[in-house]
Parts: sequence; structure tokens; C-alpha cells
Amino acid sequence: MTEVPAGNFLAFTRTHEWGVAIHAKQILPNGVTVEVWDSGVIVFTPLNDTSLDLVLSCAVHGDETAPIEIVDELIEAIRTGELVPTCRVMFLIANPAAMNIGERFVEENMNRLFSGAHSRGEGLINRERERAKQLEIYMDRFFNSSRAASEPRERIHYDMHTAIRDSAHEKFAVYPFQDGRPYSKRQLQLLKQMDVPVILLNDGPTTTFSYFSVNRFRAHGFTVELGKVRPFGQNDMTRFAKTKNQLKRLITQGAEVDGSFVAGDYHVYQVLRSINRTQADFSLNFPDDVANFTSFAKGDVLARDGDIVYQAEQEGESIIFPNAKVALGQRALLTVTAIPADTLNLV
Ligand SMILES: O=C(O)CCC(=O)N[C@@H](CCC(=O)O)C(=O)O
Ligand SMILES: [Zn+2]
Repeated sequence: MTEVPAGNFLAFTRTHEWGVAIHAKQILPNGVTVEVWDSGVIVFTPLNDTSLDLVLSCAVHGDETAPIEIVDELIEAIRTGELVPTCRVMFLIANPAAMNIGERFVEENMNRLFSGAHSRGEGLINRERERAKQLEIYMDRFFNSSRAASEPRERIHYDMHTAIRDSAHEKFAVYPFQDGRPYSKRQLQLLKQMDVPVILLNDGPTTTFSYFSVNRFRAHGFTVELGKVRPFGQNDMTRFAKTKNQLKRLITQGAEVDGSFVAGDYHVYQVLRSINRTQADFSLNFPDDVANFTSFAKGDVLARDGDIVYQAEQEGESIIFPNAKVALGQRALLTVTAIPADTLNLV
């Protein structure tokens, strides 16, 4: 077993941008075990832990820097003993090569490569696919380690992102498709404590990282959008104070919720339509500065895909994640509608 690399873990990760063959282990003076399984993959195991297994991932998209800064701070705070985890926690810095060039991805959008999508499509091999496959292996190793498998444990995965556009709700979470299983009040409360009281319910299986956690491991997995894409150094980190405090609390105290669930505390949206780009000639019918969650009137033209014209089908239909530059066949736009939280199937 090699030594855990000294110095800042994010810097080590950036130096080995497509991964490194390593299995390093170290025990901190406070008894916490640190293991490095790869560049960007670090696992902390306390001596005595709560029954929580927590995964915090960032940089699935390399230019979404605020979550990377948060993860960097948390990792170093644990390594110096400033934060003492009481749960098993794995941090993943998913796409360091894209981070190094300040781009969403190098060759292919990594957040469309999970649940085995990395290995589908004849002849399609690239390093993002290889990395996504490796990340799946690390998730499996983490959630199915002998310790994790020995007792019932709560699994939480926050895959942290930032959005390309401004947003009427600065922070929001995508609750992946649950295939008929109920949504969790406790998880909504934990998200709200993290300053994320806005939830977008996805309506079907996807190839995102968070859906992979939900579907493969029955984890409480979420894509968590924390504001807007900005280069390193340009994030106003004061806007993430509540989010960081809650993550620190999760790490040091476990998944405690304050008080009881109040449906009116949440803004919930459900997906109406996922509009894919199928033609080179694809355009959005609104400017780049139109924010996520902007609503349209019934009949407004939202997008054109070759000869197909997409119009708002309902009054107040709102747009999320519009991106006309996605690869052919991929999602270029979601439309959503608000629903009351107390209409959800909640446990
Ligand atoms: O702002 C945008 O257009 C994209 C922000 C982003 O990366 N969002 C994720 C959402 C994943 C999900 O639906 O769970 C993505 O598009 O991969
Ligand atoms: Zn993203």
C-alpha cells in the first residue's frame, strides 16, 4: 500500500487528469482512515460511524467550478482534522481533464455516460467513457464494501453541478426517476437544509450519474444545481455558506433533520417534455439570457428541430437546461410545470 499523496488533493487530481494507478492508505491522528483509489477519488472512514454512506461528487462537467471549490475545502478540512467525519464519505472529482481546460467536457458529455452508456455504441471509445466506467466501479466498491454491506445503511449521493444559464431558482435539485417508489420527505428536508428547496422530478430513466446511484444502489441520489457556471475565482462563495454548512453537518453528525416536513416549504416541478436535438439545424426560439424556470404562454414557439416546431403545450410551461449545442440525439431542453408538494407520493 502506498502513502496518500501529500499536499492538496485537488492539485494532485489535476496533475493526473485521466486517473492514476494508486491504492494509498493513511490513518489520521483522530483515527479516520483516508484512502485514495484514483486521482479525484478519496474515501474517509471513521473508526465508529453513523449508518450513513455519503458520496459527494463534482466536476462531472469540468467548467462547473463552485462545487469543486466546495469539495476541495471539505476534503482538506477532513485531512487536517478540522472536520471529523462520523460517516463514511467518498469524494469524486469526476472529470479533471475537462476542468483543466475549463470546458464542460473534453470529447463527450460525461453525464450521459452512466448506467453502462459508456460501453454502448459501436466503436465509441474515449477517455470520458473510460473514466465514467471507472467511477461506476468506485461507486460499487464504496457502497458494497464489507462494512457497508454488513448492516442496513442510508446511502446519499449529491452530484453537484452549476447551470449554464441564470435561473429563477438559484439552487435546485433534480430528483431522478424513482420507478414508482415514493419520494422521501427526509431527503427533501436535508436538501432544504442545504439551501435547495426547489425540486425537479424527472419522469424517466436517464444516463446521468445521480440516476445511476438511484437505480443501481437504491441510494438517495440527486443532481444538485448550485447557481451558475463561472470560472475558478469568480464564484461568490458567500452564496454557498448554507450549503457548505449542511454538508459539514452531514459529514460530522450524519443525516439529521430539523423539525417536521412542511409541504409548503418546497417548490416542486415535474417534467412535461424532454426535447431532443435530432437535426444539425436546431435552434431555440429565445435568447441566451432567458433564465431557467422562465414560463411561456401556450402556443409560444420554444425550439425548432429541422422542420419540427416545438410550442408550449400548456399555459405557464417553463424551460430548464436549454442548450442548442448538444450532440445530435441528446436532450436540448426540458419543459416543466409547477405542482404542489403535497400531491407527491411521499414517505
Ligand atoms: O445548465 C445546463 O444546461 C446544464 C446543467 C447540468 O449540467 N445539468 C445536468 C442535469 C442532470 C440531470 O438531469 O439530473 C446535466 O445536464 O447533466
Ligand atoms: Zn453540470
